Amino acid sequence: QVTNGGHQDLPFLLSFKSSNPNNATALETWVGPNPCSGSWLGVRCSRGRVAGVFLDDAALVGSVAPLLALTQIRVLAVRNNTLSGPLPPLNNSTSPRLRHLLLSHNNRTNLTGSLNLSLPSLVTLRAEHNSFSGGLQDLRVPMVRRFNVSRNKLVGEISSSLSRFPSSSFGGNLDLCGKPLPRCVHAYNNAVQDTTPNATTSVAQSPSTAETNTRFGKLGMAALVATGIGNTVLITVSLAISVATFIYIRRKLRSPKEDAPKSSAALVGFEEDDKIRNGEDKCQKSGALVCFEGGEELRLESLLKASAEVLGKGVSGSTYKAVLEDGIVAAVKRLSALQFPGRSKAFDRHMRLVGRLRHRHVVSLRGYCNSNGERLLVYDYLPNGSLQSLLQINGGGGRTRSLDWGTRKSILFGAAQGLN
Ligand SMILES: Nc1ncnc2c1ncn2[C@@H]1O[C@H](COP(=O)(O)OP(=O)(O)OP(=O)(O)O)[C@@H](O)[C@H]1O
Repeated sequence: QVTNGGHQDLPFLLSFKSSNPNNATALETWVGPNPCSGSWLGVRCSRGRVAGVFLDDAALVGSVAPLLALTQIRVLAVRNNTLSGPLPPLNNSTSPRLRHLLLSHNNRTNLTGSLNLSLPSLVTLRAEHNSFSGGLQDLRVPMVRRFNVSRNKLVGEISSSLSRFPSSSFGGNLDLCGKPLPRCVHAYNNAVQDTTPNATTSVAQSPSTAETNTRFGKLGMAALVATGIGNTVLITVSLAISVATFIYIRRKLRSPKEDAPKSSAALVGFEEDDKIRNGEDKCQKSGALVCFEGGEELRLESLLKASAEVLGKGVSGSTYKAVLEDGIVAAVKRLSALQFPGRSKAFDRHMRLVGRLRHRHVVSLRGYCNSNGERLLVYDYLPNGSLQSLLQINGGGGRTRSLDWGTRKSILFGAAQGLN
């Protein structure tokens, strides 16, 4: 693809590089006429054209738009940077091969504008923690399987094609509504607005209303009062019967197994149980890996094939950062067989409880594997390092020294504020 006029993708990559005035370290290798030479960090090519740009956590600034002008791109992963500006409208003619678009957590500067994507073959859209605005009506991604637009400034009704995703894919927006979030109220308001004038008109237009009122004699009033009392009694009795039936059915349905881990189950109140159960059911079918909400696409084979780097080691096992083929990054904890011998069912039971736990301050368990003595827990990967590494600085020679109390206090205070 290097023609007399140069490589076709070069202008877009250089334009992106030039929008990073401080020359982010990640882009230092972006030199020379051929981005497919193998030396450009984060750039992957197929048949001489740029097919992937993998620049998560690369301290990038500037606009993402030039990267979306790469016509043969399949994967764009630019999470956890400080990119800004709007996304250009994307469709089959601008981006015919785009399958995975990972833009989440550019939240210090924010990606903005509307999500105007009409991409029939897009499989992954991760756009959470940005400032995308407007409605979702221009988002047409029928094949998308991994989807998250939470914590943006989106408004309006969620289309039926997207309502199959859990509420966590949409939460934290300005004003989104409709399944799986609470119902939109505008339909009701409109109905009220529509009907109120009619109702008023119909009363005003009825010439016989006043006449009818005067016709009510004492007998009529007594009959009205009696009907009112009768209705009240009837409603009260029906309510009492309904409540009693509900309590009875609930007691009947509750199995002893569900009663046992009551304290843990109480923790699960963050999400509607039904949705989570549905998610689990979907996940059960994915082979040896049991997955939970948000981990539906995880496959043991692709996890085992993923490139892995050790993050650290604890008492119960080691944790790895795994980068899957499609650019998805996960933290995988491999439990030591010594620490967790036997008792497979108890382990499964425990994992199912932890897997239902969803809270913005708790890292989500997306899936686990418990077969052939191998126990793997798959979590979201959190890119910002540990609190310990924030509180310590490298003193050279591999030694670290603690920061002074003032700096520690401001870091801890910042972290605590983040928890509010
Ligand atoms: N989801 C994650 N994302 C990013 N880093 C993680 C994640 N989970 C763990 N780590 C990092 O991996 C390292 C080891 O984590 P791990 O959970 O194994 O430690 P631990 O809590 O001491 O383990 P244990 O409970 O077995 O004693 C830590 O430095 C931690 O910062």
